[in-house]
Amino acid sequence: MQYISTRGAAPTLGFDEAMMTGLARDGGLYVPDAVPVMAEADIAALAGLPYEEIAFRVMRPYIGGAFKDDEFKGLIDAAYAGFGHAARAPLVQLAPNHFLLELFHGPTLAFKDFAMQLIGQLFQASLARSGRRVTIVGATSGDTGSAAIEAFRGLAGVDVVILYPHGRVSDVQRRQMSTPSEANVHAIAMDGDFDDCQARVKDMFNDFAFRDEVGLAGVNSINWARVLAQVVYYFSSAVALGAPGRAVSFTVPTGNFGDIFAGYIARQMGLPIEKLVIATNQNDILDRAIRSGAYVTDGVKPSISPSMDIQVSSNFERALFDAYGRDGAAVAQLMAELKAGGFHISQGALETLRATFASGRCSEDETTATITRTYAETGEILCPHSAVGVHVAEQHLGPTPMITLATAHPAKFPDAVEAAMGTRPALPPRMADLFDRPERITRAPNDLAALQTLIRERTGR
Ligand SMILES: Cc1ncc(COP(=O)(O)O)c(C=O)c1O
Ligand SMILES: N[C@@H](CCOP(=O)(O)O)C(=O)O
Repeated sequence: MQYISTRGAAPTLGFDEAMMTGLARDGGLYVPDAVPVMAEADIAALAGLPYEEIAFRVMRPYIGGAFKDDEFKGLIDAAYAGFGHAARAPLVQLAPNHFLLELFHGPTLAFKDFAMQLIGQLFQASLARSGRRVTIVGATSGDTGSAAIEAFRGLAGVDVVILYPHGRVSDVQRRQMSTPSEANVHAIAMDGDFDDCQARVKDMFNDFAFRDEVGLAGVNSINWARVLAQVVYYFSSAVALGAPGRAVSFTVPTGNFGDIFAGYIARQMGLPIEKLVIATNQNDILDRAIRSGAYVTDGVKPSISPSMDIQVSSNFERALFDAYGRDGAAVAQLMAELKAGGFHISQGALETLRATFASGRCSEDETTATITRTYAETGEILCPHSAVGVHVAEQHLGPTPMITLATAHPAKFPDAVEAAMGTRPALPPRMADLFDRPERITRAPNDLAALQTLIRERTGR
């Protein structure tokens, strides 16, 4: 399998190189040149298997010769060994036809751990082989950063620098990034919002001299390996509810479009997914785009689901690439228009997107009310992002079973949960001392040159 850029003008790469490269050199995102389709019998055979075995079977066709089968299996086992639930991604029933996929049993209590724990293993194996040293620079609205720092802390050959928007992540998220003491991890509180952080990371990738000088690598969902690892839980959950004999739909709390794009890949691979419902908070650019065709940014509004406070949704580019018939030049043109504020999706591309994706938006009050009501009716405590998903899913329930992704543990967002329920959810015992640990944070302006200087200083490169 080879990987091509969504902008059509970067070198084609194998899995290992695409993973280590992150953003393509033409500014695009890597995608497989062709998505492998799984036979119905092979999907049916996943039923009842351990999560790790499902992961191996689903991801194996994508990695080519990058890892031998036994090595790959070992890395998958190591990635999920630290999860706090034997099923890794358990399903809970909320209503007769509505299920919640709990993705928050990993070490940092968010769905990011599914991909980041695996990428940590894959990077380590790949770097040990090549003897290379890399500098991972990532942007976060809270969860990617903590998951990346947890996965890479103390690893040889890797420095990790995470930019997060100052004052716009929860205290738990910030402390997960700022309290690890290993010298190779660096949390940077940047002025601006998440879109600014993500834009500066992309600027660094597009500065080839800097990129090569520090050995830049990325673990945001610009990295194909991130998306790939997230495809697995679409299979594990759908099969648990009767796929391939029975179709399911998913509702996905969405910001950067990486998680729902993994669902799109699962659908392309043959998993019978009827609809993928994009659930946004008040930063509703994706909902507006699916409804009207206009993808126009209007500034990030801070919300009680801060990890989804995103307007420039990176992976939407991957969906547009397919919707425009894999025309890289057309995508490059749209992305140039986005820099100036937005673009209109062509009617043909919009219809293609709507054949797979539906969408909905959840206001701040609806988020709070959903946490309150879901707890009263089911006993399930939702984080505010998962509540956005549940609210939107409820507008799309029908005869097909709906699976809503619960993307974070409620204890990561205790203020929002307390406002809805009157009680603060407790952190798991292994994190009980999080608020006693000393923090290490660097403040930085939203300025490319200043950030690059800081990164050189911190990594000694
Ligand atoms: C808790 C939580 N929910 C949902 C999302 C949105 O996921 P995505 O950016 O993949 O759309 C994020 C951030 O990515 C998150 O951290
Ligand atoms: N919500 C994310 C934003 C970054 O998304 P990514 O999936 O592209 O890494 C976060 O928590 O940081």
